[in-house]
Amino acid sequence: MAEIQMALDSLDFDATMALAEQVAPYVDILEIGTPCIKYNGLKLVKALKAAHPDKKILVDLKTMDAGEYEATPFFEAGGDITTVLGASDMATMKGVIKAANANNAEAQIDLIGVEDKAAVAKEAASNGAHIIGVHTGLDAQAAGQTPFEDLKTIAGLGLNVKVSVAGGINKDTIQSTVQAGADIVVVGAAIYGAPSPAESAKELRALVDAA
Ligand SMILES: O=C([C@H](O)CO)[C@H](O)[C@H](O)COP(=O)(O)O
Repeated sequence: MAEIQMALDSLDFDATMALAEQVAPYVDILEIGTPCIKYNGLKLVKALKAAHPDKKILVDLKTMDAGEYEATPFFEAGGDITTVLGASDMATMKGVIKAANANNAEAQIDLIGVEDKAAVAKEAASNGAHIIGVHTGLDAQAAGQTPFEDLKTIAGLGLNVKVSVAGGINKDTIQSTVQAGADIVVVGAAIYGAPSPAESAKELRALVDAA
């Protein structure tokens, strides 16, 4: 069964906590988005984990250097997954993987902006990465890009890792994304931009469970 990850991309601490409360019944993973974690830091990780101990917390650090050093405090604060850029040195990715393993947690390699995504995914997987993230970022989405071709490539490799997909996924694309091999579907704007985020999350849950 695929997991749903809700991307919390507001900068506001209280709004983030309130949105998490609304969507939590319908999602598996609460993601603290990159702008949000830079703005709010460890305090938000601790608060979100305390409020939702039954949910996985993904901290979207997009680490680029000093992997073990940067990721460790976020795992210790309650993060279950942190992200590290596939564009970083393999030593950086290995550092995050090491920190994750030391904390019974997971490291996600984010392929955003990576030229040879298959090569990085294969090398990261062989070095113990837990999750490979296919990701069309907000700026690339604004330029018309989607993650679906990259998903085919990465899912087709048959690596022994979970595949996560992010980039404008909504109710029209979530089922085909799961059917194409996503283990984790990330949804941000389609939930937080909806008139009722809870209703949107509920609808997406039903679509994923029926896929
Ligand atoms: O990771 C994200 C982005 O890079 C900002 O941190 C988004 O949370 C991710 O793309 C999911 O959001 P949507 O694309 O709006 O579904």
